[in-house]
Amino acid sequence: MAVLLLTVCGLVMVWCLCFALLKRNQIRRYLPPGTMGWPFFGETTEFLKHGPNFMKNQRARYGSLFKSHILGCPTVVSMDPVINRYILMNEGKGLVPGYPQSMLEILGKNNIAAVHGATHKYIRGSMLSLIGPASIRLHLLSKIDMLLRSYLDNWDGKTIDIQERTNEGRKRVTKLLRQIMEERRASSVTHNDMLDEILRNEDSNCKLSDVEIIDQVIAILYSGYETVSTTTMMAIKYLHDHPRALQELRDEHFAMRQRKKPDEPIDWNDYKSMNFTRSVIYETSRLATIVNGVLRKTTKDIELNGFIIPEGWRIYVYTREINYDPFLYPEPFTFNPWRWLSTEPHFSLPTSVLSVASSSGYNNSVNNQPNSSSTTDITPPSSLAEIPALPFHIDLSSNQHPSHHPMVTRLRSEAIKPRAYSSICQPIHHKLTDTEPKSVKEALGKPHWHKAMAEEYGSLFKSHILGSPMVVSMDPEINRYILMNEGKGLVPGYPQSMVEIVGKNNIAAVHGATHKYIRGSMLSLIGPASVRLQLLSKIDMLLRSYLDNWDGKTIDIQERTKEMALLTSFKPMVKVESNQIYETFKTEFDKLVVGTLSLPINILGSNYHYGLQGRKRVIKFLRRIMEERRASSVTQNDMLDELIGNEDSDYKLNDVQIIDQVITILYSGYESVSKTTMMAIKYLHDHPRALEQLRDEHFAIRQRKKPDEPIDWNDYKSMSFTRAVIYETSRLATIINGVMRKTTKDVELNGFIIPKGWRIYVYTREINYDPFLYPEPFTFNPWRWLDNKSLESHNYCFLFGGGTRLCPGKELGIVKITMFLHYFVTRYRWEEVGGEKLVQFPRVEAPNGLHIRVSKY
Ligand code: HEM
Repeated sequence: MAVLLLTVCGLVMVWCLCFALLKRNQIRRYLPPGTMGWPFFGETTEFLKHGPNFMKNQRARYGSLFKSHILGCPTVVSMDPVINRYILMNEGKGLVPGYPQSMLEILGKNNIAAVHGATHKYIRGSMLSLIGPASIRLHLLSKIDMLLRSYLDNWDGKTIDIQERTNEGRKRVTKLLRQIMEERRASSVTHNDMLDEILRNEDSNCKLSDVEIIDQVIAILYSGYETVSTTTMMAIKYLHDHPRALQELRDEHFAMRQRKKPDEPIDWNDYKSMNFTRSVIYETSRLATIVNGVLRKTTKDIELNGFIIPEGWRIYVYTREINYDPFLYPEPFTFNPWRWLSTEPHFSLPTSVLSVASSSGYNNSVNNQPNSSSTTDITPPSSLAEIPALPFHIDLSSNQHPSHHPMVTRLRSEAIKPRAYSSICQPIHHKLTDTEPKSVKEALGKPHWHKAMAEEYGSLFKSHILGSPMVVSMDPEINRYILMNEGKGLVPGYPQSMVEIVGKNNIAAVHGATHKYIRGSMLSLIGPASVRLQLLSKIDMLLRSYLDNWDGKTIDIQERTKEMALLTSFKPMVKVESNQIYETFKTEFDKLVVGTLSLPINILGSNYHYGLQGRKRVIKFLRRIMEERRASSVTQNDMLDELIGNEDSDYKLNDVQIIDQVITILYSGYESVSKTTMMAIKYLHDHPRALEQLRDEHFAIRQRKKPDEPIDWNDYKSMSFTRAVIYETSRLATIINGVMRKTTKDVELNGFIIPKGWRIYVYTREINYDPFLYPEPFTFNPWRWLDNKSLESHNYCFLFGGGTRLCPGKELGIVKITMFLHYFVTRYRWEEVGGEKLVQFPRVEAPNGLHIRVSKY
């Protein structure tokens, strides 16, 4: 019996052991690669001894997301900028601060870095009121001025340890805070800030115990202690080593002092005007890497880059290396404060360690002042943006969802990993011509060409397409850099056929000062102010009648949305009485559009020839109308009147420019608006819950109105779900694959030289399917744009282009689609005739039309 029992026990133990090992292996299988080192000690010794080199070695072996065991915890180290950004921006999703136990024990378990969720929000709000920008401006700046003025007295002739001195300076500031607390306790005056709240507010919802109060005060004192003192010390060192920088800094401060009496303190405006000083501080912080990274902890199993990080693991968001990325910071090991003083209005240094460590996500440093040159959001031509005639069609009807196309399925986050990152510290400059060129034939012959090329050569590769040597960039960071740095030898590079047909003065063909001028004129015509004050009501009126009498009909929604897009551009542009004139114009305009997407061979019968003919007739038509207008005293209250009439306008254009401007406006919003509308109808048809919510939104508005009352700006602005549907459609269908640029001089990109005159295809498609930015990226989920309001303006959202060429017609485009949907869904239901082919690449289109049966709702 005993033998039997022992055998059974043995078997159970073996089974348990096997099960545990199996389980462990299963977890391991999903963990990132890496080593865990010795039991208990892990790899702490190597980490502490070799620091950054340990990190680099591990990255070289395992990639930029690897596991380890440091400082007593199983840890995943992320050196990937995109993942780092994701972690910092997604605190709610199972990621909270994860500082070592030792730190929490000493600083207190209630300090701001140890709490999360609602408590963090509360403490942070209160803390901002105490040490945030408003408080600095109103209270702290003058006190700090006074303290440091006396602290720096009588240093003449002394030898000092600057490290000690800078620490002391910081100590004085902390002393100031203690002093304020005492004053508060002794006084009956209330200040309505966190300190008051934590000291005496008995009725507060979050009344803190004395222990908690002490933790908070210590956290405030601790957080800025080493950072401020080390940055100050290193700034003094760098300034000592770089006399030119020191001189410029001195000049800045002396200029200020000259405006002041000897003992007059520095005020907020003085402080805000110290641009060079601020740059010195940023550059010091970057070059010395005062903060190597931040720590997070998982509160549940989370997926990162295809790996599972188990609950309770630490994540070391290691941001140090991005500070030395030559792509973000050319000559990264040089102290160059001037790099932070951009003269480009749309340029600011990208989100990097400084901004990652101090201004991203929810746990950003509370007293980090916003950079004066804030990063512009991103987003401009639409149909101009398509690369014509690449036959990579995706057959939607053959039960292959567009997003399951193999080109799209490669979209794991590796695909969007900035290549710039991988070239850190090894900026090898070699001419692109060193690698094999790819021919047009090759490009056209392979359906998954982009994918294949990116896999073979990385996300920045060269080719030769459409008669021009071309670099294709599929790298989000490089794409962002190109869009944000038009001034630096990067201008639009649309095909010759487009430029010749839309006109040499069209906005996409000009740059520099001319672009600024033409863009100013365009914005005054179609920008948000104009949409609000003039265009919205015109579009409402046009679409209300355009959508009349569709009941019982079978229509081709592709054709109807095209007509809608042109009609809503043409009629507010040129008011003509007769429909006949519009129809004739439309025929010629259609030719023009076809011509822009062709090879520029001007022989009889070619699309290009056809397009040039269309352009000639469109010009003839416009010239005639312009002459009639000039001869008449009647005003038409349309955009053409505005263009030709206003002699005093800031943006007076000559006749050739006016014609190109009109054609550009009609052309740019044509395909983008029509295709987005068509695809929205398609997705809404396939997702009844979304359609229902959209209908509810529009019916709720109609109920507040008389039957024929038009939609006004407030109604439009309240249609948040509709806006979300439009963004989600634009993303999922990828109406714009990318934009084209051209180099006007040799340009360095990511360690490569792109020779002057080359085209760059800024291929932005793949970012639309990035699971980090858009979880379950192949699902039509408009709600994601409501849940995360910052999604419209994240750093890689290029749906409307970016930088100085951000789409000027963005709001107009959204208004048109919104108004179409409004009248369509409130009047009709529809079903697809079915079986029709829909291709998504290189352009979204239904080659045989997309037919739907419409009936009254
Ligand atoms: C859903 C609709 C739209 C989308 C998705 C869209 C998208 C874009 C994109 C991606 C660009 C950047 C091109 C580049 O950087 O080279 C752009 C530029 C531009 N878009 Fe749009 N667009 C839309 C609607 C419109 C409309 C309705 C108009 C005018 C009526 C318009 C006029 C322009 C113009 C003129 C530019 C060039 C701006 C410049 O070069 O400064 N767009 N658009």
